[in-house]
Amino acid sequence: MNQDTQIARLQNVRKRYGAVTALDGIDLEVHRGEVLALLGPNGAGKSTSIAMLLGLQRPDVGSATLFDKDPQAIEARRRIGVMLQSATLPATLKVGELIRLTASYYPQPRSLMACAELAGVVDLLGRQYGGLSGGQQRRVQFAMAMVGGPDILFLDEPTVGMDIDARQSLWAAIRHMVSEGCAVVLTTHYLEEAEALADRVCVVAAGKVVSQGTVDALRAQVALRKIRCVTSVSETVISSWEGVASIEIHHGRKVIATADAEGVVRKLLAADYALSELEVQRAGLAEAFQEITRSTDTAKEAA
Ligand SMILES: Nc1ncnc2c1ncn2[C@@H]1O[C@H](COP(=O)(O)OP(=O)(O)OP(=O)(O)O)[C@@H](O)[C@H]1O
Repeated sequence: MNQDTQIARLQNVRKRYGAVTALDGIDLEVHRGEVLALLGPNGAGKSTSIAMLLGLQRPDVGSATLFDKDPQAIEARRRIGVMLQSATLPATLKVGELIRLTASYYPQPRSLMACAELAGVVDLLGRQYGGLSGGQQRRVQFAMAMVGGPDILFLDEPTVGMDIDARQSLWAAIRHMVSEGCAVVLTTHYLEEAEALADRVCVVAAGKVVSQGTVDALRAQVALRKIRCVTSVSETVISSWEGVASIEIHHGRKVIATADAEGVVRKLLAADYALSELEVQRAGLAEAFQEITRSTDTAKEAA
């Protein structure tokens, strides 16, 4: 990726709130048309990073730019769409009114119907915002985020409170925006959301980016693989084998995490001729993420 495609950037940003260091020299870049997922534990600094890129907070040190401008510049603000974790919207306004009002701030907004269809809120247009369920309100907030036809969408935990169907349709709407060239910065605690959507993942911990890359590259950083099988070999025996990181039982199957899948499979087959339902998988993003933040914690404790 080169500088020409870069549309948002944090450079060595530090931010303290009293005694709390929220951002500790964070560097982040967002490129045109990409989906960047920010992952990290509670309090890692994901929302503060987004607030910096939006100009809602100012860095103590370092710089934040949006389309090469100050994030508060009106030219930059007209090109963004935002869905933050907490949105306080007037409860008595109807959904259609809210979307129309938001559209009026943008020079070339989408039509109300196109936007409502994409966000799945057509049947809610005449309803008062305050009477909607949490998941419905999130869909309306998404409609408001994209009605301006933004070049970049900031979505802070967009699918919290949504059921599986609503989540899937929001993912489809996000993919649609991306297919039109819109970049997306997404924070999420749902790893499957990052796996489903993100071109690139940044793992943030203690106000810094501790790892970044494609979902596959991040997974590859973790050598662990998971072996699942039905076997009579006991947990005690398996956990005594070299290279076995953990063993659990799920629905009658043993699930073994190991960096030496071949070696462990050989031992299993030698010990249990009747072993069945054998599967070997690479670690998912969840395991990779845990492993990366755990090794960061260990490094911090050692320092
Ligand atoms: N306005 C504020 N005043 C005081 N402390 C703040 C403020 N905003 C953020 N913080 C602190 O800064 C740190 C980073 O917070 P931030 O909300 O960015 O984390 P996050 O990664 O988004 O967490 P979560 O996953 O829980 O949303 C936390 O310790 C938080 O308590």
